[in-house]
Amino acid sequence: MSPQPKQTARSAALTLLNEVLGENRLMSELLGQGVLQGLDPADRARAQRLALETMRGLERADRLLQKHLRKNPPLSVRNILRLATVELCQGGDAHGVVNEAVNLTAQDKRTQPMKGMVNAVLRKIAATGPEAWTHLRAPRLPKWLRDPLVMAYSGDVVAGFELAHFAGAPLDLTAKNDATAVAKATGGTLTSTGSIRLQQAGQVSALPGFDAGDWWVQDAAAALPAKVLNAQPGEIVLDMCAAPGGKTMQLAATGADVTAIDLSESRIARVTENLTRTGLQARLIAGDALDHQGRYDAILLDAPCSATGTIRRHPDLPLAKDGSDFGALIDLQEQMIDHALTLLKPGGRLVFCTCSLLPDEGECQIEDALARHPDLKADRNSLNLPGIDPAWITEEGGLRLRPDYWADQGGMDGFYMACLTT
Ligand SMILES: C[S@@+](CC[C@H](N)C(=O)[O-])C[C@H]1O[C@@H](n2cnc3c(N)ncnc32)[C@H](O)[C@@H]1O
Repeated sequence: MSPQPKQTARSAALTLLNEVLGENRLMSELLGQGVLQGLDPADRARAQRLALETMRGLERADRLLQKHLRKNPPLSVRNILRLATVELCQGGDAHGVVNEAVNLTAQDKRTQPMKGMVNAVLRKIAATGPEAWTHLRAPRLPKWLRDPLVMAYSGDVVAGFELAHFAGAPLDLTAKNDATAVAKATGGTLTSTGSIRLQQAGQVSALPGFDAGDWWVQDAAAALPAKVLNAQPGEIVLDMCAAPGGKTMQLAATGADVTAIDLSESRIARVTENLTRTGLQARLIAGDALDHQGRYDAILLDAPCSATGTIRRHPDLPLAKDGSDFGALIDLQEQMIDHALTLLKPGGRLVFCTCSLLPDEGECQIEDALARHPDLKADRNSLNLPGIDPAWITEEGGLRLRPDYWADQGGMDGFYMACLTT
């Protein structure tokens, strides 16, 4: 048997692309299964970056490539060409990029005969691609997702989402105590909502204050639901879908008595790690939130959802998914809201939130919950927080956040949240 070629950042990026685009796998699953384990940390980060950039620029790469291809090559060769095209158009060294693309093509007996074609096409891309790239539109979302979003927001707004998706995301941190001190230590800036934003992050665990647990990574939009819940010291609080624990840590940092549940045992282990690093405390339960019993002053329900608000950081999502599992998630969200309401003490409050852009997982869930439970109210005052533009507050009394907001500062995740009171 001939020896396996050594894994490189580019070959690993190609594996990620083949799995996402060929097998509809999500990057998070692949990384969780240790697909990049054979690489050193720097190459692992590079492989991820190359794969993510290629997925962000996929439509542009295909447009450039189609001019030079007489027929469509098999997916793995198409992905080699896409990976190299994006790298070339983003300033990669032409010699190195083309050579490695040719080597990757030659490594598989089935694609080996196409190495001459790969070489010829990429030389043309190297010559004209970088200039042409800058004139192409921001890649569009696939039709299954674009159509409902255009219906909900308009074509112009969705074009703004697509620009934000293409731009990617900065790194946002939430401070355990003192956001100003964390901003100073890490060289970040404070957002108007109190998160710390770093435009160029590098290795997260190497940033000042990581080992001391002074902060955790959390998008500025994702930091708002816990602020809306506004847990108080000593209050009995439930985090119903907790892992990996960003919001659990926010709740625990208030001095509330926090119970955190998640269905996934492996994901609960990540909550444990995060609490240990930050020196915060919560009671952790691995189990189904729908079976949980108890009485709480306040509940945070960060429900499982389509995650369509996180495409800036997860460009694989629209490529791997087709929306067929969203209906089941919407049903589960409704069941979870109704169950959460049974766990509230009289006068208690429930914050429902999803990192979704789809109104079915946000505005509509709250409208329906208010119709099912006539005593329930949406508490608009809870949304009166620093940095919240009143225009973001919706008719039914929730907060709609979109990736095109803060466009000049690096955007924010798409999110929806509302605080219900009994
Ligand atoms: C949006 S994520 C939560 C993110 C988390 N709140 C944070 O801020 O880090 C949704 C979570 O719901 C969990 N989940 C899904 N179904 C569940 C159920 N029936 N009971 C409890 N957790 C569930 C998933 O495992 C996933 O970790």
